[in-house]
Amino acid sequence: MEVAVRTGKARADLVESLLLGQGALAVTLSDSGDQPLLEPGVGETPLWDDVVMIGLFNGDIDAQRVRAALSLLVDPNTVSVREVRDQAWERAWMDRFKPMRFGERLWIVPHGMDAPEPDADIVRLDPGLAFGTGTHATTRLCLEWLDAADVNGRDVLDYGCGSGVLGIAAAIVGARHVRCIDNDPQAVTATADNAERNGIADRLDVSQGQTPGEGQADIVISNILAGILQRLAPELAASVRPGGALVLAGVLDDQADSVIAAFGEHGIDLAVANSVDGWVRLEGVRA
Ligand SMILES: C[S@@+](CC[C@H](N)C(=O)[O-])C[C@H]1O[C@@H](n2cnc3c(N)ncnc32)[C@H](O)[C@@H]1O
Repeated sequence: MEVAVRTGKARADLVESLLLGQGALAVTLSDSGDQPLLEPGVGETPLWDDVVMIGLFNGDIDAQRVRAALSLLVDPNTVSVREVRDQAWERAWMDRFKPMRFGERLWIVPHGMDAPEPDADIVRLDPGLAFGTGTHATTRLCLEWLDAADVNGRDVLDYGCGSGVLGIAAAIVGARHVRCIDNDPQAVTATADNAERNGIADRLDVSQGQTPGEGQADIVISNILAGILQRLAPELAASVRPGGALVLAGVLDDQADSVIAAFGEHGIDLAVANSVDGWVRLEGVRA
């Protein structure tokens, strides 16, 4: 049985505890489709005010009892209960996660699935804990750039690597060496695992960090949020070798001008090169 509760973000923890207390085997939080808000003082981190908490229970629960318990916390009209078919959940994502193509030749293909074309550039990736399976518009914008660009023999920095998808793709399309950095330890582990599984670990270094650090690359690619990119503009711009390329994503249409202005002050004239679902890709060359 699935019990879904639409509630405010502030109540999410309480609802989660209550669902677990009632015997939920798992609780998931997802956005309920309202508009992201900007949290004052935390840059441009989008937060959703309304969320949906979903508790999954064994089929034999007493739904009335769970509803009654929830009514202490939330309006009973926001609670819905439905039966869900039993299935092999750990395999279920595979039905939805199909090979995806980016540009001409670059593909993301889950492990165990056949290569879509004999001469495709294939990144093998499964959904995991870190961001970056190719399904998000911002990742797509970067992967399409990597497919079209001349990456052969270049040094690449993937800043905010998540699953490592961009850095691994860069290695697969011919980068000489890739440096991946993320501030989330889970992303560092995921990137190392994914690099190993794609057979390119000898050309990719991954580390945990809050800034790009020392060193320069021919190509710097970074898919983070606009506020963070702006804040890191001096360090990110400095990490691009003169004549090298900077590619940024994670920026919404109406944020592009301020990101462009921030990097302009550090010697890189960025321009909007493409957009998908309101997200833009910014590209520029360091003078
Ligand atoms: C939107 S995800 C992008 C993941 C992947 N590169 C992609 O394109 O799908 C952004 C990543 O940046 C990381 N991140 C956010 N702020 C960061 C910072 N200040 N320094 C390093 N990494 C950061 C997050 O942990 C997350 O993994």
